[in-house]
Amino acid sequence: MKFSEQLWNRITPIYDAVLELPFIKELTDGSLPEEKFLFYMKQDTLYLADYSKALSLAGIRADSNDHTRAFLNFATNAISVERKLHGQFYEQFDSGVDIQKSPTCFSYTNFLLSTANMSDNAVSIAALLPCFWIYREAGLHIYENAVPDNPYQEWIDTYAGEDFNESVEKAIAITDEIAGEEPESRRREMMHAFVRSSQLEWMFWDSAYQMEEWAKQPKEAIPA
Ligand SMILES: Cc1ncc(CO)c(N)n1
Ligand SMILES: Cc1ncsc1CCO
Repeated sequence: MKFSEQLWNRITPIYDAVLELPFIKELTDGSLPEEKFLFYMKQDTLYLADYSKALSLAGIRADSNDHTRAFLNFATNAISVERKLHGQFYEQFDSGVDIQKSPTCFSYTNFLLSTANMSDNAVSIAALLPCFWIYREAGLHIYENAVPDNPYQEWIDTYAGEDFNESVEKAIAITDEIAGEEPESRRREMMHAFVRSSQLEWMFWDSAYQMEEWAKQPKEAIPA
């Protein structure tokens, strides 16, 4: 069995739980409140900025030209998606980004950036993979079940589209290629990183639905 198949098998329960999230169900049937979607979009803008840096680092640290080109390409694509998709929704909802990372967004981006900086590059690539893979699977699932005239169709089409699919296939193929060159202990680390990011994907949507805030603290304890 391919290493990528082992990865996906391991997170099947997390993926199934993603499809049960109210955020995903209401995105699919179009009933998701705008304020929750907007909260998600703003957090995702902050997320994608760091995500593209983590992708770039994985590209710089890769040991073949082909992998470097692929990951730098993913990095610029992520910025393009952010510009195109998010810009449009902010205009539509008449708002901008004026907020801090939520606790979950903070956890996820810090995990990706610290892994990209401090872990073996194979582990970093495994940590980056759920962002591609879960979005493609969730995107296709939503696309197939979405109501007509869904207000979030643009978002759905992006992740269910062929351009995105090509990137996902490439990222999976690279992961299999490098996993094949690694010892078993490293593959275990890759698996752990993949599972952790998958959990954080679930949490990201859940936290958007909850419009998650930082725990209340005494005012004087919060830096200005
Ligand atoms: C949180 C998150 N994960 C993955 C993607 C897609 O790569 C995204 N836009 N946001
Ligand atoms: C992973 C990812 N997410 C949004 S764009 C992108 C890279 C696609 O090339």
